[in-house]
Amino acid sequence: MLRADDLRFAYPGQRQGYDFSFTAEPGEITAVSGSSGSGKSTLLDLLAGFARPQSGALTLDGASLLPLPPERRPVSLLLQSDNLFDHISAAENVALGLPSGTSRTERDAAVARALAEVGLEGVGPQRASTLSGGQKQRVALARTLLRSRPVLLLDEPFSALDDETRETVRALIARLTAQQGWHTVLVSHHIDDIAAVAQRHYRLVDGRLLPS
Ligand SMILES: Nc1ncnc2c1ncn2[C@@H]1O[C@H](COP(=O)(O)OP(=O)(O)OP(=O)(O)O)[C@@H](O)[C@H]1O
Repeated sequence: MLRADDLRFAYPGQRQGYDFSFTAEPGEITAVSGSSGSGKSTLLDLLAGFARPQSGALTLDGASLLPLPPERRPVSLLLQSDNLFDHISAAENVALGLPSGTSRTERDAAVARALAEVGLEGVGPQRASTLSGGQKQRVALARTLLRSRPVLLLDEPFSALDDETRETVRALIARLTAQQGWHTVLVSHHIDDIAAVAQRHYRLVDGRLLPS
């Protein structure tokens, strides 16, 4: 279980800071909604280690994540867009999820498997800049699969997608979360997306997470 207990944070000069407490179970999507400026991205920054809380606890299966710098946290982050390096191929982007010592044969097989898992067989050689928005999100998810980190943070991951693609990517995230046992935290202000995929929903109001 991913768990935050009174994780407190305030930007310099900010009058009312944040005090976050929540739990996220493995294999489930935990959604956080809130109005613009309510602090959703700040919450993700704290979970990913880009921001340091002033006090409180953040644990995964009982082990504290707070001492870990961002690159050592068991966390992957998927943003609304710009998740890929545009000048290299889809396959090369996916391969970035593998440890650096991986042999070429192993790498090619793992990348092909991951691309097949997200429904993008054959797309590997294409330059990332030529892919559609939905394909880019799926390539980023294929890379996440190879990184196999238990916490997946999603910051408005569907916002740049049309309705049909949105449903495809939503369903894919739901399936992979259940299959991989990820603790997926979905930040969104689209109630439709939350209703479609989330098992748990918190509203971020006045710096706190309220179960919904
Ligand atoms: N580095 C910073 N320094 C000071 N204040 C900041 C900083 N980053 C964000 N803020 C402020 O903190 C508040 C929360 O910002 P945050 O980006 O977390 O909100 P959000 O809910 O993600 O908003 P949106 O839905 O518009 O992306 C806002 O008032 C914002 O102006």
